[in-house]
Amino acid sequence: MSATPVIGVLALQGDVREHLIALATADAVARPVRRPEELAEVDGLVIPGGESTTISKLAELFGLMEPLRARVRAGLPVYGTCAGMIMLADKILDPRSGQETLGGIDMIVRRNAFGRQNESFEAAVDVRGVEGDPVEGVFIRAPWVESVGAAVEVLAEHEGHIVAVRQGNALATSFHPELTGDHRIHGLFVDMVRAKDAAGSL
Ligand SMILES: NC(=O)CC[C@H](N)C(=O)O
Repeated sequence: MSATPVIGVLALQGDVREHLIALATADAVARPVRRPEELAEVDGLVIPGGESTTISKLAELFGLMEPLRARVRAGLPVYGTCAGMIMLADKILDPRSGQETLGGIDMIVRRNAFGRQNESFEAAVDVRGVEGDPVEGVFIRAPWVESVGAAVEVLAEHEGHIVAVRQGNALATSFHPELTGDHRIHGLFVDMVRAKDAAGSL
């Protein structure tokens, strides 16, 4: 086990750089991941926000879809924000034709759910497991979680809609903590990666 976990950011499309900075601030070694060989070398993976249909198409094109699915199934810690949350959903309510997800969290997600009322907004969100003040949630054409299975822990809601969840080694938020300078959620994820590493080396 490495003392400082190596965490990849899926760098096909979206706000990759902000996640790399947030992870480095949260005490991880952060690297972009574009190729299966790079994926093989990380202890955890962030899937950024962007456009889930584009990320899904590029993942197919780069030969990453199956390696990603295999690693997530094998328990790789993953954290998806916004479009990344959609990628981790076992089911999307309103997929574009041909849109694929990796799955990993037993949830049904509605794309652009908040977008119809309000393209983009910020709101204070209380997240279970994050100490102190609520986090500033930045929602950009954000999805929400319509429903979850029994194994999924709901970590946060906004106006009655689920916006943060965890199932085992997979974490997902509708909003973008990488854009706020508050890196507590990245810290939570880095702790998940460390805990997995520790369990794996016993
Ligand atoms: N900020 C975002 O990641 C937006 C997600 C986008 N609406 C999608 O469906 O993928």
